[in-house]
Amino acid sequence: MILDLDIGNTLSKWRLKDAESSEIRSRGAVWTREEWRPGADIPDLDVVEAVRISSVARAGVLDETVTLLRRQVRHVFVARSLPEALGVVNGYDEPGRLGVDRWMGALAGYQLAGGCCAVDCGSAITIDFVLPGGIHLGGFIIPGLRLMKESLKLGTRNVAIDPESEADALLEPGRRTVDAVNHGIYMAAVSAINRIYSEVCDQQGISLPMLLTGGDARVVSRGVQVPHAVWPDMVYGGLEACYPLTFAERAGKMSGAPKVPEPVSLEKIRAGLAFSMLL
Ligand SMILES: Nc1ncnc2c1ncn2[C@@H]1O[C@H](COP(=O)(O)OP(=O)(O)O)[C@@H](O)[C@H]1O
Ligand SMILES: CC(C)(COP(=O)(O)O)[C@@H](O)C(=O)NCCC(=O)O
Ligand SMILES: [K+]
Repeated sequence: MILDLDIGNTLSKWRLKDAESSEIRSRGAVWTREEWRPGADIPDLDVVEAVRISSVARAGVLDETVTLLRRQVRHVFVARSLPEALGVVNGYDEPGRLGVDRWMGALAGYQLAGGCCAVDCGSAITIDFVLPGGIHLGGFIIPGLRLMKESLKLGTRNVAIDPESEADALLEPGRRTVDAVNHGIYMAAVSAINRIYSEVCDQQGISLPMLLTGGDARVVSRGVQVPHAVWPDMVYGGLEACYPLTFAERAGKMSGAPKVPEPVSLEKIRAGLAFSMLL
């Protein structure tokens, strides 16, 4: 079995994958913490022959986890943000400082779609751009939905936005604190994503397919006007592309990869921008 770990600042997600069939056997999430209890927090390592890790947690947390894993697992692969990989050139001045989850998302997005806009809605919402030809431009970081809520200290931190709520309901003025907060932060997130995407596509003269991942992707997806596809396992896709272990992965197949969305025309994006400038 292969154990894939996506350690974020809020949640540490894990996934157990059959090394022969490439089938996902089980998955889970624990609050990112200092130490892991195999068998409790993550599956028993006895069945695991390889671990692949994407981590943005503090180096200390990562080192502890790796040390623990190396004792019990034959192959441990730790993803790092590199100057270049799989045809993608890292756009950061200091490539190693790009969040590993962002780098994994950029690599997975490029492998699937070529040039793309990769959006990860987690503790932070990150928006990265990769041009056809593999040039990563860098990106944008804004607070995630939960962080925006917490920063308001209005006691609404645990009241999640219902992913099933209709997008237009979220456009209405809130008549209670929790709605005023939820509608506000939802609009802040989706407006930023829509506008950032349009501005960068306008600058670069190209319309890019958008791929959306992260714990809040389903909520945010409702308000993103740009044609996009939600890919919950996109960060894992970067691990599969960097460290292909199964037959399917060696053939370039990434688990759960969606159909690449058809972007709207550049003219339409520019018209939308021009219109928003009028307001
Ligand atoms: N099971 C869950 N428990 C808590 N939050 C969840 C859960 N599923 C989705 N979420 C939402 O996803 C967010 C975390 O998304 P994630 O992408 O895992 O963040 P990160 O990678 O930064 O740790 C939370 O802030 C919350 O809004
Ligand atoms: C921006 C992030 C905190 C987002 O992480 P997440 O929301 O997945 O916890 C992470 O990508 C990170 O720590 N980045 C390093 C700084 C940078 O990417 O510029
Ligand atoms: K994330």
